[in-house]
Amino acid sequence: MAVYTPIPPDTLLAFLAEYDLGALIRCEGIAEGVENTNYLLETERCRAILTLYEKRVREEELPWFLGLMNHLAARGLKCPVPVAARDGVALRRLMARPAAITTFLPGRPAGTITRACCDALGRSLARFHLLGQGYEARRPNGLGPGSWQGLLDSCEGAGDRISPGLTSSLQTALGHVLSSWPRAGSLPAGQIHADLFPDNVFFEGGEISGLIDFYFACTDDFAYDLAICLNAWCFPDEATADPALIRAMLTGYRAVRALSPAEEKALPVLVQGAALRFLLTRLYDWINTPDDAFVTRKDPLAYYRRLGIWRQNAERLLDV
Ligand SMILES: Nc1ncnc2c1ncn2[C@@H]1O[C@H](COP(=O)(O)OP(=O)(O)O)[C@@H](O)[C@H]1O
Ligand SMILES: N[C@@H](CCOP(=O)(O)O)C(=O)O
Repeated sequence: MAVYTPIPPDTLLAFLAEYDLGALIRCEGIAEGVENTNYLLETERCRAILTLYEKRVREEELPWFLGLMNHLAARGLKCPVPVAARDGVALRRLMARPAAITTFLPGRPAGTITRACCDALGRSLARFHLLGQGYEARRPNGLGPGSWQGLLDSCEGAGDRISPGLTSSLQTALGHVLSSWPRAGSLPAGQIHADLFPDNVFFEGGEISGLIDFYFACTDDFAYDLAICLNAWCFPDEATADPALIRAMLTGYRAVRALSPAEEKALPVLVQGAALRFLLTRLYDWINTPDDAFVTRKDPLAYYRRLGIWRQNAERLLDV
C-alpha cells in the first residue's frame, strides 16, 4: 500500500476548505501504487483522488504533468484532470509536500489480460501519442537509457544478493542494448506515458474507461512506449511471452498509428531496453525502500526473465 504520508484529520479538513467540493464524507488511503501517497476522497459532491507527491517526482515538473492531463483530456482521452481550488490553483502543498486533487475515473484494471485488452491498449496508446502532439513543452526522460548505467552502479552489486551473478549479467545486457540503441532523433517522438502498466489502465464494460498515473510521462520515442507496454502486458505468467497478446497489441497500435520501418526495426532492442529500465528501478527500490514504508515492493526478477526471453526471441516474437 502506498501511503507514505498520513494526514491528521484537522489538516485535511483545512486543506479541503480551500475547494468547492462540499463536506468530506470519507478519506481512505489507497492500497495500490508505488510512487506517491494517494487517498480516495468522497465528498458531498464527488469522488476524487488526493495525491501527495513523494520521492521521484520533482516539484518543478508537476505543472508539466498536470498540463499534459488537461491537454489530453480536452482532446478526448479518458484520463484524470486536476481540480482547482477556489483560487484557481490545482497544484498546492500539504504535509510539506506538493499535492493535487484529480478527478476520479470509473472502472478497474483488467483482471485477466486478453487479446481484446491488448488490442484496446494498443489503440489507446497510439491515441495518446497522436493527441499529445499539440503539447509542445518537452520533458526529457529522466529514466531513459542515459540513466541506466548510473542506476545499476547505484545498486552496488546488491543484485547478486537477490540472484547470484545478476550484476554482471545486467552489465553485459546493458552494454548490448546501449550499443544498439536508436540514435536520438532517429525515431518519431513526442509525449509518451512511459508507465502504462495494467494497473494504470481501467476497463469498464469491456472497454478502456481511463488511463491514470502520468508521473513518468515524458518526451521520448513513441515506439519505446509501445515496448514498455509489450513488456508489461504480454507475459501472463512472468516466464513466458504470449505471442497472441503481442500480436494483438501491435495490431491495435498500428490500426491507429502506423509504425515506420525504422520503428519496426528498432522494436527488438527497445523491448530489451524497456525490460532493463523496469528491472533497474525495481532493483533500486528493492534495496532503498524503507522497511516501515507501507508499500508492496515489486519483483526485479520478473523483468530479468522478460529480458532473457527478448534477448533470445525478440525478432520471432515481434515478427520483424
Ligand atoms: N483518477 C483516478 N481514479 C480512480 N482511481 C485512481 C485514480 N488515480 C489513482 N487511482 C487509484 O490509486 C491507485 C494508485 O495510483 P497511481 O497513480 O498508480 O499511484 P502511484 O503514482 O503511487 O503509483 C491506482 O491503482 C488506483 O486504484
Ligand atoms: N510500473 C512500475 C512501477 C511504478 O508503479 P506505478 O504503481 O506507479 O505504476 C513497475 O511495475 O516497476
